[in-house]
This record gives sequence, C-alpha cells and structure tokens, in this order.
Amino acid sequence: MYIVTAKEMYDWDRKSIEEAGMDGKLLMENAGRAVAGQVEKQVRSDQYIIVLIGAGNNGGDGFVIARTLLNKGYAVKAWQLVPDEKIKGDALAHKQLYLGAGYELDHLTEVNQLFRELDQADVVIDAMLGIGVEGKLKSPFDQVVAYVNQTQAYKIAVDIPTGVPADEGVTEFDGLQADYTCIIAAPKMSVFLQHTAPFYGEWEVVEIGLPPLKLNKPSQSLWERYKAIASLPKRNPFSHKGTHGKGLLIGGSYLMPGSIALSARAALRSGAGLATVASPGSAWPSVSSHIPEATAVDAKEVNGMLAGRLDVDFSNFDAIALGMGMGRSNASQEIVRQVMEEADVPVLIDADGLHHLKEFLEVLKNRNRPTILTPHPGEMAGLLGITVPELLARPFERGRRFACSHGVYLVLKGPATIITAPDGTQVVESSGNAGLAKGGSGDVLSGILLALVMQSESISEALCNGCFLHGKTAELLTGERYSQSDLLATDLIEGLSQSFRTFSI
Ligand SMILES: NC(=O)C1=CN([C@@H]2O[C@H](COP(=O)(O)OP(=O)(O)OC[C@H]3O[C@@H](n4cnc5c(N)ncnc54)[C@H](O)[C@@H]3O)[C@@H](O)[C@H]2O)[C@@H](O)CC1
Ligand SMILES: Nc1ncnc2c1ncn2[C@@H]1O[C@H](COP(=O)(O)OP(=O)(O)O)[C@@H](O)[C@H]1O
Ligand SMILES: [K+]
Repeated sequence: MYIVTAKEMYDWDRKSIEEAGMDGKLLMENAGRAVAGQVEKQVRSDQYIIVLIGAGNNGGDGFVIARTLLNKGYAVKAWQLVPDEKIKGDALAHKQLYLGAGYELDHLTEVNQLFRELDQADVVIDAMLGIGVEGKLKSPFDQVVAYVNQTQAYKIAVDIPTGVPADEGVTEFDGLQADYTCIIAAPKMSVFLQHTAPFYGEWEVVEIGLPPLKLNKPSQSLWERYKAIASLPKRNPFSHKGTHGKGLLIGGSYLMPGSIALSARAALRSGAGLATVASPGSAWPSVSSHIPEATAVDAKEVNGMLAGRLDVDFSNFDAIALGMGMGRSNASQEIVRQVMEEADVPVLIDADGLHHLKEFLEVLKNRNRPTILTPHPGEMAGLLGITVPELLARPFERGRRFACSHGVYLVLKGPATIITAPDGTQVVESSGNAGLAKGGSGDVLSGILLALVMQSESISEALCNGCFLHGKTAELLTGERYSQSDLLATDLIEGLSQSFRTFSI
C-alpha cells in the first residue's frame, strides 16, 4: 500500500478524473458511502450522531455520509459550519442531493448553539477539513475543534483529523483528536509521524474507486503482512548450516556484555546458520553463558572495550553486525574503520558503532557491498548534527537525503520505522508497540536483521521483514502472556518462534 503526500493524492484524484474518466461526484459518493459503512460498524442505531461539515471536498464527503446514515435510519444531524457561498463544485452537488432528499441542515450562526448540541452527541463525525488545510485553523474551525476535543463523544475523522497536516514539516497546528479515522484511498504521510500520528486514533483505509494505475508511484509505501508472508526465508530440507549464513557480530564490552549476547541469540533464533562473536575476552564468559551456540574470535581489549584491529578474515562471513554494546572508547573506533574499509560483505552498524562512524562518514561512499545503518532518532540526529525534534519533523526527507547521499540502507527506528534504500525508496514498517520501548530491543532487532540479510536476495525485503518479525513478536507476546510493561528483550527472542510459526509458512 502506498503512502501519499497531499500533492500525490491530488494528482491521483486529478488523473483519475481527467485521464480515466472518473466522475468527481461519483468519487465523493463512493468516499462518503465507504466511510458511512465503517461508521455503521462502530455506532448503534440509538446513538445521536453529529456530522460537522466544512467548505471543501472533505465537507462534501460529510454530506454523503450524513445522507447515507439518515437513509439507513440513524439519528443524524448535519451542521454546515461555513456560509452557503463557500460550498462549491462536487460538495455543492452533494449538498443539493442531501437537501433534495428532504433532510434538514443546521447552519452555524452562533457557536454556543452548536456546542450545546455537541454536548448531547454520542458520536461526532469530523468532515470539516481534509488534506487541503493550510496554516493554523481559522474561525470557526479553531473553536469547534477545541470544543469537540473536550467532549465525551466518540470522534470519527473523515480522511484526516481536521487541522492535522497531511505532509511532514508542519509541527505547529491544532488538530482534532480523533478516536478513529477513516482514511480515503491511501494513508497520508502524517499517519506515520510521531507528532501527528496520535491525532488519528485507530485508522483504516477505504477504497473509493480511484484507479491504482493513475497513481504516480510514490516513493513511500507500507510493509504489509501479505508481503512478509510471501518473502520471509523458507528452510530448504537439504540445507546445511552454511546455507543460512555465517554472521559475525562485533561488540559488547566488559560492562555491557548483554547487548551482543542478545543480538547473537536473536540472529540464531532468526535462522542464521552460524553466529561468531568478536567481543572483549573479559565479556565472553558472560556472552557465551547466554548463547552457547555462538563461537568467538579473539579480540584485543583496553579497559574492557574492544581496541585496535581485529585479526579476522572477513571473507569467511556472509554478513557483519557491528556496534551493539561496544562502548564509546576511542580505542574501539579503529575496528569500525577496519570493517568499513576491508569487509567485502554486507555490514550493519548499530548503537555505539554509529557513534564511531560519525567521525568518518566519507568511508561509506567507498564501500562495494551494502551498508545498513540502524539508528534510533537520537542516533540519527547525531549523525546529521541536528536535534531530535528537527529530525522528527521531517524524518522521511532527512532519511532519504542521508541514505541517497551516503549510499546506505537506513533503518530509522521508531513506532513507525522508516526503511530507506540507497535509491531513496522508502518503506514504513509500523508493527510493534510500547513494550519495545526498553533497553535491548534494538540489539534484538540488529540480530534479526543480520540473520535475514544473510537469508534474503533483497536487502530491503530483509530489513522490512526483520522489523516486521520484531514488531509482530511484541504484539503477539503482549496479547497473551506478557504486558507492554513487563516485556523484556529476552522474551522477544524466545517469542520469535511464535512469529515464525505464524508468518513463515
Ligand atoms: N474527488 C473527490 O471528491 C474526493 C475528495 N476527497 C476529500 O476531499 C478532501 C480534500 O478536499 P479539498 O481539497 O477541498 O480540501 P479540504 O476539504 O481540506 O478543504 C480545503 C478548504 O478549506 C479551507 N481551509 C484551508 N485551510 C484552512 C484553515 N487553516 N482554516 C480554515 N479553513 C481552511 C479553505 O477554504 C480550503 O479551500 C480530502 O481530504 C477528502 O476528504 C476524497 O474523498 C478523494 C476524492
Ligand atoms: N513505542 C514503540 N512502539 C513500537 N516500536 C517501538 C517503540 N519503542 C521502541 N520501539 C522499537 O524498539 C526498538 C528500540 O531500539 P533502540 O532504541 O535501538 O533500543 P536499544 O538500543 O535500547 O536496544 C526499535 O526497533 C524501535 O522501532
Ligand atoms: K476531517
């Protein structure tokens, strides 16, 4: 499923009408009916519904929704919040159909009168403004949104909650806080941004008849369950351990032996054939006690942290993951540089490895094989030399620019993880929950990703599937045995088997 910007959505709409011959009024009818169908699943016939209608096409959808629900016997009042002359085009046509059907329309003259009605409503349908919103909300929308937000009513937004921008980059806005948003045709970028996503509540996408081939292929899409099921690695009955990849994991330190142990265990649980750990000798007893299946290579250390070069032939491995629990000692930086310059296999860099890499990002351009960086927003902001809020205001654009200019795969982690390929293609993987907001989750992800990179033809697919397995495992576990509060990274590793049994079929 594609994720669209407002411009991409408008272009799709225009091309569907101009080139495919779709009729704008028919699309609006389809949109309104599709939303009404979803509303019906959530409301009872004895509940009092208010539909709030604005000036544009979002308001036009509102006339269709109100008419459709009234046709079916629901208790609905439609309120037009703007003067008559503002309603134009397809929206005006649907207003006339609504009135022609004999239904009553309330006009906003005095906000307190509407507020008294809103106090009585069980359900408020927000068809005020859609993706056409510009700047801060003007009167009366600012007052109405503020009032609706503090009512007890169940709030359903049409396409996008009023006031919320569709695109990234706008951080100052007043938005309607929806409980549920029925998104028309394709999710907008703001569904996946941390400062806008909470306004949507639960969301679903409805199809309204826009022909997919008239959508100029956007650069962003959403990773979906069916894609994961089709592309997760399958075990060949005649395989041997070498078939599934020999991974080298470099990291861990005397005071942080756990990270690399989590990564190595997660890699083996995710199907890797062999996992070899390069960690300081002082950390190895602790690492091996958590993952006896892993082997080790000798590594020099200073003060319990990796130091100097590794005496390892990297060509013996199929991929390398680097940085988890490594520590930030200057002495460890040499290893990161060595791997970047000498390892002719895919390399994933996480955590402290990213801290070291920051000092010599120019090496990325010289690599012949894929490099994968897996920063959380703090690490990404550090790589870019900007603040976390600056990054989160435009994560798609910042991530794309970084991945393209450095020629890397970028896994920008978060509730919606944005995976960017070196050509700028972006996929959002949005599974998981706040059970993952705990130290160690990222180390587990690195191990999963390492294993999948070794078992997949496509790096992008491997990264999407790895994030999918990670998030879905958290969802499966917190739906049953665990809660989001008590889930540990180690539980996640043991829970991977449940995800593989569910999705790798
Ligand atoms: N072909 C169609 O008819 C379709 C229409 N769709 C609906 O149409 C919507 C987009 O329609 P529009 O482009 O008319 O956009 P809106 O419905 O968001 O309305 C834009 C209008 O709102 C007013 N406005 C903008 N910013 C404002 C602010 N800050 N404060 C107060 N008023 C403001 C302006 O008068 C502007 O012209 C979508 O979100 C969707 O709901 C979809 O159903 C797709 C198909
Ligand atoms: N609230 C959340 N919802 C969904 N996923 C989350 C949430 N918080 C964290 N995650 C996921 O958990 C992982 C955390 O990684 P990271 O911050 O590197 O953790 P650590 O380094 O402590 O192991 C990422 O994959 C991230 O996407
Ligand atoms: K809306």
